[in-house]
Amino acid sequence: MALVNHVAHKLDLSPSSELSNSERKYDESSVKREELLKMGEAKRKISGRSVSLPSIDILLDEKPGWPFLNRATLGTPQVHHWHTRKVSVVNWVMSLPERFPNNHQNLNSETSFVIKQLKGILRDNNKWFNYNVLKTATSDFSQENLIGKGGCNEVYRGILENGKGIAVKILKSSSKEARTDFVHEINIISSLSHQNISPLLGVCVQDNDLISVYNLSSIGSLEESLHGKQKKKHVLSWEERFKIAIGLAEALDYLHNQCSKPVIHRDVKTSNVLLSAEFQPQLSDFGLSMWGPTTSSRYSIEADVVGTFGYLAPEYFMYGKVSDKVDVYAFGVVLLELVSGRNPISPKNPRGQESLIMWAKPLIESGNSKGLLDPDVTEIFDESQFQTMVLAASHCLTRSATHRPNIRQILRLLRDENEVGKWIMEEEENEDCLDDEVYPNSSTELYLSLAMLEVEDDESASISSMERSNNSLFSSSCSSGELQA
Ligand SMILES: Nc1ncnc2c1ncn2[C@@H]1O[C@H](COP(=O)(O)OP(=O)(O)OP(=O)(O)O)[C@@H](O)[C@H]1O
Repeated sequence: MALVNHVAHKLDLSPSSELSNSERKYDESSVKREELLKMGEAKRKISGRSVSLPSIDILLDEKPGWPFLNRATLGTPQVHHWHTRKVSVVNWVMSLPERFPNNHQNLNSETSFVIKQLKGILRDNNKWFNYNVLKTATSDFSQENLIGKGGCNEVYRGILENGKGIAVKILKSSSKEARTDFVHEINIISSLSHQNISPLLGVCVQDNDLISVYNLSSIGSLEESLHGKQKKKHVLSWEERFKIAIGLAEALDYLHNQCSKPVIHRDVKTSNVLLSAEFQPQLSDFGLSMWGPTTSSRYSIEADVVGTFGYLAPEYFMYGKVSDKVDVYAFGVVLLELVSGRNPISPKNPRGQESLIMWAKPLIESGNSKGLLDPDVTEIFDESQFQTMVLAASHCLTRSATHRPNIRQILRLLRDENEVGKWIMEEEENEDCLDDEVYPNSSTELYLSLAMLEVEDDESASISSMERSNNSLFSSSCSSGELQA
């Protein structure tokens, strides 16, 4: 069943008679959406990783979106090992990226256009891979070397003849939109250079498949280390967790504040954080990233909401408002995952605790943040670092984007720089602040219900408990309740 219809059947979005005016305004848009869904007017639009409603004729601020979740499915890869010392100079030269792509046969005109665009982007770089080199490196793209699947791509592990490990990401039978997104991703990633960002090694186009090549992360993603197979081999120590938090914050600070053109990643999550052998994090997957606003406006409004449930900032999920603060919010969720070892959405948890945020909030508010600690962290650890990380997480998860700190402030907080304590006190003392973002209670319900629909497919979870839940996400220093009163 199409996701949108599935959702329409599951959710009760009828307006409540007790709603305030502002709540009613937003709730009416939900009703409008339900009507659209029921009338079958809502079409599914698949663009890369997003499923969203098309732009419909409602006020910009009320534009809802339908994020589409993707799940990595991990194989048990085996690598074809090369004996590096036996590589001839000719073979070694062959394994280097090409300066220009081959004369490709059988390419449709759209793919030829993509090559032209890529040549423009990578004109000064030696970043074209020969397809045969990638084929050999991945043992003919064997299933054993399939290490991950994204929304519409597959990731293979490979070893070049010079012994270098690579991750080969293939975007198959691409739509026009996916091709545009690919070029956009290459444009952004090739402009970046930071130790905590996975660098692009090169690209290749073969039979209309669009391929990008990256360094192979020896440990895999942070998601695997926290929640997956990798955890059985090595439980992340507190020190490693803290190092990962700082490294990821540095990557985001680079994107938001140090690039000549700011970049918003829009898909910060543990499966997009790769780990080196020394547990240095590298942010990856810029498939949803976009250039940040360069004008004085603080945010832009996007018709398509893309990203992953469990990490979506409320202003983005509800109204499509995108700013660097959406990455800060997602980073807060990653911090909670690092602290607790829990998944952002866990359908098997008791009712009301399925969302990591909803589980964590009462613990933090009651001063029992120690209860957040992952029971797998058994060594003696730095308690002040722990408290700092919890504090940083709760600030990142401030519901109002206006009052949510930027990543530079969060980084300073994590590094324990004094001025941040002062800033936090000022924020807390600021009783008169006005929140420009209010959310109906039903927004939380809608969000979690949609999130649960995705996990339901995988884990046969029921959303009934979420439909009954009235809990809300972290509130801002000026809660919507205060504003509406
Ligand atoms: N450079 C890499 N080294 C090692 N493993 C990688 C690398 N890049 C990706 N992977 C693995 O492949 C998986 C899929 O990656 P990909 O970026 O395509 O999708 P994703 O982030 O999991 O999902 P989505 O496309 O929905 O964002 C990752 O979760 C990771 O496990």
